[in-house]
Amino acid sequence: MSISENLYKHAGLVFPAGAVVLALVFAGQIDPYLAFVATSWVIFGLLGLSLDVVWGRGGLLSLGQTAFYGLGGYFGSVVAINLAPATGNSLIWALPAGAAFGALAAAALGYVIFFARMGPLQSTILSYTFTLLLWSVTQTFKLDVGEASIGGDNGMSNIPGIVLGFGEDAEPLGPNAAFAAAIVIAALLYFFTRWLMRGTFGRIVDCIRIDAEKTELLGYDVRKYQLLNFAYSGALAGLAGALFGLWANYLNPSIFSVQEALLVPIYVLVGGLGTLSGAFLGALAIGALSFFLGGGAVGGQTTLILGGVLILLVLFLQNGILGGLGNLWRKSLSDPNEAARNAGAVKIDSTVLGEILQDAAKDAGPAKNMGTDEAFKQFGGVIPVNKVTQTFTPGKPYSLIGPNGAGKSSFLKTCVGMYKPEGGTVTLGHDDITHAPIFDRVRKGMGVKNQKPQVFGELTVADNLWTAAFARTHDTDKAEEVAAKILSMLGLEGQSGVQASALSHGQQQWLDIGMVLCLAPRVVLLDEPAAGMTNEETRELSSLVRTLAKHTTVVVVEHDMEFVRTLEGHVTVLHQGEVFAEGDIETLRADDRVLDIYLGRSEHV
Ligand SMILES: Nc1ncnc2c1ncn2[C@@H]1O[C@H](COP(=O)(O)OP(=O)(O)OP(=O)(O)O)[C@@H](O)[C@H]1O
Repeated sequence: MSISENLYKHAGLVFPAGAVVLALVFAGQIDPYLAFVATSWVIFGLLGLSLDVVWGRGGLLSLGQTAFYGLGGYFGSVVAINLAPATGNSLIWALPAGAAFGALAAAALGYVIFFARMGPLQSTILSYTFTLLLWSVTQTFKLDVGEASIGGDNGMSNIPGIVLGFGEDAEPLGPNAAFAAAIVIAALLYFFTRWLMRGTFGRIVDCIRIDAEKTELLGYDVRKYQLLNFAYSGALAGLAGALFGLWANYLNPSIFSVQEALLVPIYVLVGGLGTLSGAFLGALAIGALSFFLGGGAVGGQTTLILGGVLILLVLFLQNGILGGLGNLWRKSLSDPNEAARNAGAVKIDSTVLGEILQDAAKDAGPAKNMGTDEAFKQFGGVIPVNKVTQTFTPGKPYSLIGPNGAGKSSFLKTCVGMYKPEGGTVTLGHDDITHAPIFDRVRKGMGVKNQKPQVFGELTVADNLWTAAFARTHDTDKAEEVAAKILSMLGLEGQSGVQASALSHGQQQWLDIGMVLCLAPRVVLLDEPAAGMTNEETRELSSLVRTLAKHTTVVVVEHDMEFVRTLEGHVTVLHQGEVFAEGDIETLRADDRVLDIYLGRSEHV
């Protein structure tokens, strides 16, 4: 790896570290008033970071960050007013209290958003409403807590300054020292957040943003991760709010205002969505522009400047400053996706496949049966699954066929948990999974491949497989081992560092199948797996399915009759949501009743 490539890989560490050192040097030199104002830019950067965690990484545009910020500010300040006199130091009270309250508020709001499975727009609107609600309530909310007095629209004053020392003589820091302290606090939080987001937690959060359904189909409890990430972002915002309270010595309801709420996404967009450090750059850029061009007022961002910045952003810098620079830099580096062009058709290494299936049986136990008893699903007047009773066992593949709209996919989705049945039961092994969430079914041994390839396009091939393997093993090294084996089974070792989106459609299908195998599933459900595959790939797939069926239970929904014939398994014909006929494909093909439903005739039906 060249120096430039190495530097690019660690840019999020090296440049921010350099910027922190530089800022600390400046902090000692600059005019105290500028230091005082610049401290607020650092705090706004921290608030921007909290949004980038949940939006840039988690995929949810939250307009509730200022709500957590304000709540953290108020709560942290109340705690600091009452407890700081005992220690002198104000930070040790205000910051943890603000963070805890921010996290709690975000967890409460997140619970409603994620557990009600709200869509992105609904979630954004709800978070905005939450902020507005607080803005309105705090106008009249008055409460005395010990020495602290929350005074409605008069705000709350006598908040202690940023006091670093301890004891009775401890004094609030001067503007330059307070600026330096804010830089150190922000730097610590930035580097911790970066570490968190580059680790397993961040990987799963990224996967959820890219494809939440697929992430759950790997066995991850998506809502739990979304909630944790949101609560973490709330903690960051709450801590920033508490620091703001100490910096300003005063808080009022304007902290929850519409303008504040909309500024945060602008910081993130200007700096570069998803870059983490961009939030600080955005806050600095907007803050400095407003300060130097807008008359030097604290927080005096004029509408004109913001409007200008936004127009520039839309026209020239859609990825923000850091995103744009990153794209330019990447162009000068060797293309990591080059190897995708050299990849031929996937050819399964059957020896490695055999080993994988044996290992899976050792790790995950014997194959399981899957069954439905009178499963029933209805959409208004349409009944796509009408009291279907089926048992699937290992040994040979099961195929579900039937004309368009027969209910094949609906039946599969009912088994997977994507559709909740109104009647009947679904069992996996000895477990009744009728009402189990999807991730739980996967953990119990279900492996699902949907019709379209579902891979995490932004992640490399190796990382896609690792993420799937980690869902089962919960062990970094073991996951690497499993992923490497699947990679070699697929013959994609040369493409391990390639982004999955750069692979051809067929290769993505195989990668998806590889991810399912990483789960060591005891029951495999495949929805039209041969769709979009070449003849050669379809033959390869047929052989894989037959081998798989010797070790696990396999159910395939398929349109392609020729493919079904090559599977040499049991075939169920569905028609209007009901089991219409069963048997082997040759007998069914010769059955006039089956021909009639395919041809839309009623002669023998
Ligand atoms: N989410 C849904 N909401 C409303 N109706 C649905 C839903 N899913 C499926 N249906 C209806 O159920 C019926 C069966 O659809 P389904 O996709 O299960 O059939 P299929 O046999 O898989 O068809 P195809 O081969 O065309 O994919 C159709 O009439 C479809 O419109």
